[in-house]
Amino acid sequence: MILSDVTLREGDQMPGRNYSIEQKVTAGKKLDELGLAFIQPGFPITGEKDRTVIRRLASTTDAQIIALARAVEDDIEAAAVAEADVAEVFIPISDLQLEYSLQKPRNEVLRLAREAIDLATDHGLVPHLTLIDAFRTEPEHLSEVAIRFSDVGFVTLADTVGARTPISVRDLLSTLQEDVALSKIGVHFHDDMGVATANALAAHEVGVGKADVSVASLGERAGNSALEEVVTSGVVEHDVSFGVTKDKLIPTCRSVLDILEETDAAGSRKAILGSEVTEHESGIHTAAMLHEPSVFEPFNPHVFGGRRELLFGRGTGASGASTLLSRANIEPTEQRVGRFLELLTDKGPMNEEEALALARSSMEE
Ligand SMILES: CC(=O)SCCNC(=O)CCNC(=O)[C@H](O)C(C)(C)COP(=O)(O)OP(=O)(O)OC[C@H]1O[C@@H](n2cnc3c(N)ncnc32)[C@H](O)[C@@H]1OP(=O)(O)O
Ligand SMILES: O=C(O)CCC(=O)C(=O)O
Repeated sequence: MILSDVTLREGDQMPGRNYSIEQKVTAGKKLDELGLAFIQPGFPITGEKDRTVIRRLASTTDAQIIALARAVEDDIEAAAVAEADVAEVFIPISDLQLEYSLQKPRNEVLRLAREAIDLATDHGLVPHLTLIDAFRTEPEHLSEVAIRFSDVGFVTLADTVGARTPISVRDLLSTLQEDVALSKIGVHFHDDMGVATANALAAHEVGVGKADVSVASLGERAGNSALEEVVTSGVVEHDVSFGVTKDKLIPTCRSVLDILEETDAAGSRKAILGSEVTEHESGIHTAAMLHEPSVFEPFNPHVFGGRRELLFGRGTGASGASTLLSRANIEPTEQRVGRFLELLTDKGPMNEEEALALARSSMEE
């Protein structure tokens, strides 16, 4: 599975946002350093801003730059003017979407999609097709569309309202697999029920070719499958990073959030990116981790460009205190351990280096 990053288009769509050209271009170039296959920075028909962003990125990135487009001639023309590499044509596909979003029957929408895709091809753009609300659509309709549009790069199934969980994702994709090659199918999940990352991984496990992701889940409502979670879980569970350079993951995602002024999206507690999630203070944990960190962590944060911090203070126990004293070349007598624990409680929390310095300065007599 390869990844398409939608942070810049989905994030800019969130209420109250209006990222500048410079923010989108700078963040797009940062994302490109990760080795992503695709980056979708915008929707060119929405204005000169997104057209400029796409033009500037498409001429400089290794990633293929995707322009979002409705099945509308003007949208494809805008994608061509923006000099995108790929036109991602989206169409509603569920009964609900067809009735209330477009008020057109399915066959008419498929005809519009064909015209848009042919026009994109005529302009030298690689066409992709996204089916809006695909996960609330009868599988036979999805198979029919995937077969009819087997000439496009990817047909992406969107869980537009985040209404699915890994078991139903797997079920639908397994049904489709009887008719179409999943390697040409993409997935786009929303995180309304908190399982967008798990859904992307379930899709990978059954063999889909592409997943859309965004940094810290930035995107419409609860956002999308988180780039950093999909990559980290891929490495931990399956030993695959989906083409992403692992050791740049955490710093690059944090830097993209800084550029977009979205640092609250990661905050202190978010998986992978949160500033506190690789800090450990509980005495039972730190005592073991001083010898072997993997005892209380799922992965080494350094592998993804992050860092682990062991903290010592109120939660430290005799075992951890004793190890620290030994490391500071101080014999850990019962009396010294007791005294050191009191000092840690009083002065902590502090990191290992500070704890060793405290041990040396207070115990040497
Ligand atoms: C699922 C997603 O997230 S899709 C991305 C959503 N992003 C945005 O909406 C970005 C912000 N949107 C905008 O700036 C504007 O809505 C624009 C520029 C896209 C369109 O503006 P307008 O031309 O004024 O149209 P408006 O938004 O009122 O309505 C959308 C029109 O597109 C049509 N449309 C919607 N989706 C599609 C589609 N996939 N293919 C073809 N036509 C479509 C609608 O039927 C409607 O047509 P109508 O004008 O004949 O009624
Ligand atoms: O990336 C796309 O093609 C747009 C689809 C989308 O955002 C959605 O359905 O939620």
